[in-house]
Amino acid sequence: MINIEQLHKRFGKNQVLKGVDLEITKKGVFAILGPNGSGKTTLIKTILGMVIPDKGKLLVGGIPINKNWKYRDQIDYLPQIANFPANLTVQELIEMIKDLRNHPGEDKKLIALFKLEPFLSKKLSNLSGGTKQKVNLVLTLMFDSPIIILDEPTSGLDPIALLHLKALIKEEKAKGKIILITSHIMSFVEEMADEIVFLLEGKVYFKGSIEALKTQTQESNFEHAIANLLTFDHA
Ligand SMILES: Nc1ncnc2c1ncn2[C@@H]1O[C@H](COP(=O)(O)OP(=O)(O)OP(=O)(O)O)[C@@H](O)[C@H]1O
Repeated sequence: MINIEQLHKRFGKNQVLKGVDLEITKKGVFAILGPNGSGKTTLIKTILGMVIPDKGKLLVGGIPINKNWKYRDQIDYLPQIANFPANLTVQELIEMIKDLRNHPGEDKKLIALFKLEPFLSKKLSNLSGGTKQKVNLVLTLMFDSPIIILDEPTSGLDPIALLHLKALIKEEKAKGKIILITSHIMSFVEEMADEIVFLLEGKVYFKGSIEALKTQTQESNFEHAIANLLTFDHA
């Protein structure tokens, strides 16, 4: 459960979040969408406690996050850009993250799924972008936390890996988890999301199902419905 009330965040003169209200009380996949720079990553990082808001309330699992950092244990997070020491091998990194999270982690199944065995002894600096992303997905999904946050999870993935990712997300959703995803790939969002949370001008401009979005915008095509949100009243 995530409750956000009147969240404000400014970087210098740039007021990014201008009163975000968002309640996520049911399980499912929630796509956080919005144009470049609309504050999607900032909102995610605020939920994770990595960005401190200037104003507003933020509760995870009913507990204000500034009073209890332990809540982060409940969240598995895939960052948009993961910066790990380049001279670590994949295996060392996996062990390091298990140690840091103080949790055994189910990495074997995911390593096999993404066919990462040949890369385990390779240094991160020697991996391709897509292989790095597969490793990052293992690091994120090997724990079994009730909330999963994926920032641009499809980035660099080949079609087979993308199919695996979609199946994994569906599996995690079936376990009753809350899954927040940002993505600029609308076909991926349309296939995966139960609800759209659309950020515009520092606020939640639309929250609801894809069907509701299509009805509101009078567009039968999802991509056009999103484009309509961007242009309608805002051209
Ligand atoms: N640490 C920071 N310091 C200064 N400005 C920042 C910082 N983090 C984000 N910003 C600014 O906040 C705004 C929102 O950035 P954010 O990364 O949250 O957007 P986004 O919606 O995730 O964008 P994208 O779709 O391009 O990934 C941008 O103008 C960005 O430059």
